[in-house]
Amino acid sequence: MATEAQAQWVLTATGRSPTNIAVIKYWGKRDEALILPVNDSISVTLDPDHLSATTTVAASPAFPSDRMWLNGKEIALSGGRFQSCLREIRKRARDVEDEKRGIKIKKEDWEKLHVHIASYNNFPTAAGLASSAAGFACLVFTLGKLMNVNEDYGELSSIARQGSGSACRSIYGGFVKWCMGKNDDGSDSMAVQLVDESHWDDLVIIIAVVSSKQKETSSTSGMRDTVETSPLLQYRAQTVVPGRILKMEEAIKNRDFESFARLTCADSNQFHAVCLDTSPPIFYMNDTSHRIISLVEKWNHSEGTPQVAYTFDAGPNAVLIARNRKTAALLLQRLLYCFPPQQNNLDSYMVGDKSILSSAGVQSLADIEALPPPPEMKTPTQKFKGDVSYFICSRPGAGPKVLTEERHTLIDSATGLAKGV
Ligand SMILES: Nc1ncnc2c1ncn2[C@@H]1O[C@H](COP(=O)(O)OP(=O)(O)OP(=O)(O)O)[C@@H](O)[C@H]1O
Ligand SMILES: C[C@@](O)(CCOP(=O)(O)OP(=O)(O)O)CC(=O)O
Repeated sequence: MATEAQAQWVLTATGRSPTNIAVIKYWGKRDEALILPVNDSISVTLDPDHLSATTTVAASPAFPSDRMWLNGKEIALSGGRFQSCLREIRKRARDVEDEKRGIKIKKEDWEKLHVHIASYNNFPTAAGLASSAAGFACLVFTLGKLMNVNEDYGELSSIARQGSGSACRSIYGGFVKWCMGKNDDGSDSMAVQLVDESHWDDLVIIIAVVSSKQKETSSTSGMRDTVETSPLLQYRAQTVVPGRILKMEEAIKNRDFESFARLTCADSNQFHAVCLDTSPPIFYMNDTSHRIISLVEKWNHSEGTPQVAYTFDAGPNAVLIARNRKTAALLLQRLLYCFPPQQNNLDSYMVGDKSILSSAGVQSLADIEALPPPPEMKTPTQKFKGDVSYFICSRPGAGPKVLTEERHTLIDSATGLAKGV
């Protein structure tokens, strides 16, 4: 442990973790406390440049308690999920030595050292864009680095799972499967990487942010109600999902977009069907979500083979996966035709990979006005100005990584407090 002379040191680590979007959904727990699911799920990790959490964790003998700041505001760490992650990571902490600064922390010291945590999401929090997935994966990954925990990613994913189920999949890049496991203690419920982000890198992901307000029913309480009341969930978990998981793994391995898209859309629709089968029913999608489904379905049908897959989590935002950039550009033309921006600023209407706009031949608001109606839409197509808040263009991305540059550090190493608060 630190000597008197060293008592004021603050040791920090900073990491960045991506979010992920499920193509075979997790919905329903068989154990609420350990966060054990009723079925396997599969997701694609999104490029962290566009959607990620950045977290700095700090330890110091000068800290009297554990504290956390999220997006600049202090939040309570007393919740069971944060406590589970902290407890499980501390159990696995090992000796740490920083010779230059004369810091020596023994394995057993970690139980007594308090931590400060500061995290920032580069996208809206609690808006159905899986901030909890990026956030808990980042917390566990970064604490693991600070405390020199063995780099067993399976084990890290099973700790992140105890923060938020979907977080276990954000420990890896590319396509990831969360194996539900069988053990009552959850020891075999963890994520595995199916393929890394380079395996299928021509996919382009466009997210239509339909509403960035906080949603009415959280995933946690929504899925609890579904487990208690939906007869359809049993059928989904036991009969439908196991077959879909095998087919989805095959589709991903073979980069078979047609199967991938059919499975992705069907599974999103079934997830929303079990929400509707819940008592009282849960509605996550809204009219705009339904219009986007219809736009994609019509286009896919007219092409004879799927060009785009859609999937919706516990909110109205559409996640659209296009088979390649050319298809993504054609998709964007359709989306911009139907959902022109309310604001006079094209730049803020497309975030992430903005270059998709020029691929779609759109440089200005006048270009959006001039877009022809999609040919597959036979009846005069209505426009829904302002129904989409903005779009994010992304792609499959890499897993968590350590950030070493000082500018990324969110905790002031002199005060031990979150910067800028
Ligand atoms: N960067 C972060 N670090 C740690 N925890 C976070 C972070 N971001 C979000 N969280 C936790 O996740 C909670 C939000 O999760 P919630 O499930 O409500 O929304 P979401 O994950 O954005 O949406 P969804 O899971 O439906 O896609 C926050 O209240 C906070 O507890
Ligand atoms: C619809 C989903 O996004 C549900 C995610 O649920 P959470 O992981 O947010 O729920 P908790 O485990 O209770 O924290 C589907 C998915 O990501 O697989």
